[in-house]
Amino acid sequence: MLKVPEHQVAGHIASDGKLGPLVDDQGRFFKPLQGDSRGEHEAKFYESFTSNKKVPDHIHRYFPVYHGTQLVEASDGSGKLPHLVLDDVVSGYANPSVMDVKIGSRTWYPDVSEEYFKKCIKKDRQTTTVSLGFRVSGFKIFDHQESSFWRAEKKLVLGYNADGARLALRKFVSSNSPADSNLTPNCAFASEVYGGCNGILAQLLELKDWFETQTLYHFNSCSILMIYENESILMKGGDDAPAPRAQVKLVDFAHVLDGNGVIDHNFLGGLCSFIKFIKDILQSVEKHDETDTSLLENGR
Ligand SMILES: O=P(O)(O)O[C@@H]1[C@@H](OP(=O)(O)O)[C@H](OP(=O)(O)O)[C@H](O)[C@H](OP(=O)(O)O)[C@H]1OP(=O)(O)O
Ligand SMILES: Nc1ncnc2c1ncn2[C@@H]1O[C@H](COP(=O)(O)OP(=O)(O)O)[C@@H](O)[C@H]1O
Repeated sequence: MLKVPEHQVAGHIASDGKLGPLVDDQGRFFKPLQGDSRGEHEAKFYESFTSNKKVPDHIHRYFPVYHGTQLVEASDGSGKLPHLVLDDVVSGYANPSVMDVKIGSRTWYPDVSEEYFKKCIKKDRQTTTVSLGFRVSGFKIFDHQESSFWRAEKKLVLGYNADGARLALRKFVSSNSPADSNLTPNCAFASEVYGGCNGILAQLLELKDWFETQTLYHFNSCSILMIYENESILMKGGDDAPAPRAQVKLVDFAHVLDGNGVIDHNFLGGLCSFIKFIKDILQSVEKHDETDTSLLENGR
């Protein structure tokens, strides 16, 4: 039995009879092939990427595993439609916090229609895409105090300026109530989630290394998904405390183009900018910890 994904944070959502992705209880994510040949384009990308021996193994792990396409009952009640069958990258988590960040200082690319170009550039200018080289598309946080999920409102997210994006990235790794906009995010999970040898920053840097040399694909309008589980961090100290399992995954390949031997500077530039934001948060947390330690040592 397929159902609407509980943890989807952006994109087309299958609710109120609309067409959108579905999930099963076996850890599969079914994304309907979108019109305008975008769906076929995304399927072709997955087929090319999956079998591309030039892509190193350690890079494959940043992409959802692709299981081909399948005709399944669509969410909008229009009957059986072809869907991409992917690994559901959040299926292994009980209460995942998830953020979608669209990378690049432009979402349009050469040879798109005038109409599509205008739509993209308008949104790119209205959001932080042009100014920062990335935009937050959506996120949800597991609020352990309330034992429920808090979801950022799409309209507010798309209205973020640089400070709003920074605040969202801090909030994403904080333990104080996300619903209260008067509280300064405490970044309680930043070191465990963003930092460390298996954390988000280490993964982003590994991706950056690849993007510095890869000329196979241009990842237009593609997103980085960040996923982690915060309950486990709160069990800190317990021997059985599981790791937060912070993960970076790339999603949405409807607009990927052949790289033609050229660096994907649009994605690479956006990724570098995004990395700087994550690094700054980690640095501010370390600085704060150092101040706390010195205050303690000085008996204050
Ligand atoms: O329909 P919209 O205006 O919500 O735009 C979609 C975008 O939503 P946004 O409002 O930017 O969060 C959406 O962005 P997210 O996935 O939400 O980051 C996609 O860009 C989508 O296009 P495509 O599926 O990649 O071809 C976009 O869909 P299309 O309008 O291009 O079909
Ligand atoms: N393989 C996946 N597993 C789990 N969730 C996914 C997967 N792919 C996408 N998602 C969720 O769906 C959202 C939209 O995906 P995306 O491919 O960008 O769709 P769209 O083309 O409609 O924008 C992402 O932000 C994420 O929350």
